[in-house]
Amino acid sequence: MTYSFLQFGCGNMGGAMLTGWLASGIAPAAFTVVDPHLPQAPASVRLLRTAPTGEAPPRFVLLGFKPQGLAAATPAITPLVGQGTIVLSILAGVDLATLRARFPQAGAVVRVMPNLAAALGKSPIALVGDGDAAINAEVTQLMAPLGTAEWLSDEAEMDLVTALAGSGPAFIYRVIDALAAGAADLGLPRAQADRLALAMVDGAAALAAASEHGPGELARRVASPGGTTQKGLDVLDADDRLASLMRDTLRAARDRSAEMTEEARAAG
Ligand SMILES: NC(=O)C1=CN([C@@H]2O[C@H](COP(=O)(O)OP(=O)(O)OC[C@H]3O[C@@H](n4cnc5c(N)ncnc54)[C@H](OP(=O)(O)O)[C@@H]3O)[C@@H](O)[C@H]2O)C=CC1
Ligand SMILES: O=C(O)[C@@H]1CCC=N1
Repeated sequence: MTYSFLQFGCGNMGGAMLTGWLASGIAPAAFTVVDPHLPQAPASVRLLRTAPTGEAPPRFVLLGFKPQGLAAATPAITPLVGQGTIVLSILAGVDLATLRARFPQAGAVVRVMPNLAAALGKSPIALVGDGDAAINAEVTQLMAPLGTAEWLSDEAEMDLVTALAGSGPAFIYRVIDALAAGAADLGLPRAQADRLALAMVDGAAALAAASEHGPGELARRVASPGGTTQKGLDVLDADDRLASLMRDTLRAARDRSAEMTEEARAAG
């Protein structure tokens, strides 16, 4: 498949998506990246420091900068958005109404919430947009190399989905770090604890993804009655400890996304 694709911002997240697309075999020449300071783009990807002028609107424009940059970026992007352009936004908290007000001429605007595993084709990709079924199918196909597309039935879910699917890797990295730190506190050399914790999480996630059983049943299979695992699970489960920690974590991230929606609206 070939694409005419213009990407504004190629930092952590935009860079991960570009890596995922290129790894899937899409021709680098399909992409133009606009980023003021990116040291270099992948081979054969056109890199510009400012938006091109006098060019026909592409099929896709991806907004990949920080949400707070939208107002300043809009004037340069507007001439590059035509009726046949699908605007894809990974800007956390910026809702469809704000995007539509900025780019009224766009064929469709679609919010995309990936995470950094897009580089490996292993990201959940939450989607919500105002296009028709054909446009949604085209976007689903575009996202396929990055992971698993998941269309939301209601944009209101996006704040929570951002917390779970977008921010989620950071929470899991904290868990990996805490497991290793705990083992180090209890006596293992830290480097060895780091290796073991990471290998364990890698294998556990791969197994859960491949298994016909859910995580509850898998945990039960690890825990021999009267054995070591059950003693540990009892600590995690006491007073709803782990569940309430996760709920509070997601709530805080979700609420920040909702605040960012208001901030983006207020920016005009
Ligand atoms: N990081 C993540 O895991 C995720 C991030 N997101 C979303 O992705 C977006 C980007 O986040 P992230 O990649 O972490 O941020 P980064 O700061 O790593 O990347 C943003 C890039 O955009 C560049 N940039 C700034 N303004 C413009 C502009 N007007 N035109 C073109 N490029 C511009 C920045 O350059 P400079 O640094 O020089 O300003 C930078 O290189 C955010 O909106 C965030 O909400 C969504 C899901 C996950
Ligand atoms: O932290 C953030 O705001 C962005 C959105 C999801 C992941 N990173």
